[in-house]
Amino acid sequence: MSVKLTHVSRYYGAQAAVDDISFDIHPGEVVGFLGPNGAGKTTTMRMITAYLKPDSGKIEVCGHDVVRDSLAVKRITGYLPEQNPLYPDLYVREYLRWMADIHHLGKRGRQRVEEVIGLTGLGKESHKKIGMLSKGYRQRVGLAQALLHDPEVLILDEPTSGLDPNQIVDIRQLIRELGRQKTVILSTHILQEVEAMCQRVIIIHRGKIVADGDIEALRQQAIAQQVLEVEWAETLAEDWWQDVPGIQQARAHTPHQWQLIAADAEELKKNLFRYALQNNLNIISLQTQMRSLEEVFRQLTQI
Ligand SMILES: Nc1ncnc2c1ncn2[C@@H]1O[C@H](COP(=O)(O)OP(=O)(O)OP(=O)(O)O)[C@@H](O)[C@H]1O
Repeated sequence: MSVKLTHVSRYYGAQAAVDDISFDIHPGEVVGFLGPNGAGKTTTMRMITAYLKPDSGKIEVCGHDVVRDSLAVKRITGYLPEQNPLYPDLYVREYLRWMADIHHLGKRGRQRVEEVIGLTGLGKESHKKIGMLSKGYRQRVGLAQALLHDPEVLILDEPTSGLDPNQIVDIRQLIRELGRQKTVILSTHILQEVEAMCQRVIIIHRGKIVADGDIEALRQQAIAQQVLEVEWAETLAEDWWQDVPGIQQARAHTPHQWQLIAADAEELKKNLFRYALQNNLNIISLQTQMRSLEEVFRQLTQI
């Protein structure tokens, strides 16, 4: 197992930023850690990279405990933090050589710096000061430093945030390539980001894991459920839908307009008309929609 979390929690005061989460990530997986703002993504990533201690539970990275063996964990993980702490007055090469020294790369350091400059497409900008670079190139410098010591596991916190669409395409491509050799966990609050780069998604909401699985399986699950939008002439009670067979979930847009989720929309339509007749109610409109992955994500992470 590359990364293993077992019942991990982390509190800030009374607030549980991460609340009893467990998951295993296998070598070579590229996993999207998806959740809205404040879900607990950064807190989790900082604990995996041994920069923050869990209050309870256990985290292992390639078999090393992040609390007892934090140095070993730092040696085998590369971390791109959300706020990439770069030094604007240093030249790109100078900064990377300095980081190589911190990683004790010794004589190998200079050659490795040139390798990561090539790998991250920094060649043309490598003679500049970091402060002169565009945000996209600064992000590449961050990635280059995360890769310097050739880590087995890469932890990337919102790697494309603030980049323009062209830069996003380039960085995504780079991460996909890195994912061929390394275990990658990347956080984002954008579903498309996960779809573009990952095979698996872990969705976190208010510190808890609300979904974990293969993207394709989640998509199939989304398609298997159908959504009906029904509008009634009358105002209905909050729990009216519990008397109608086949409704898995219901949500009121207004007391007249409801969104219903069912496995079999055609069967549910018949049941709805029967319910309307028996209760002397009138359906104004009824529409069926396929559920998208986006809707599944929104439903799982609604406040
Ligand atoms: N140092 C801190 N002190 C107090 N509360 C914190 C601290 N760091 C994070 N939190 C709180 O913990 C919760 C989880 O924050 P975290 O940064 O892990 O979320 P996130 O999913 O990374 O969010 P975002 O996508 O906005 O970066 C939030 O409610 C946040 O306000």
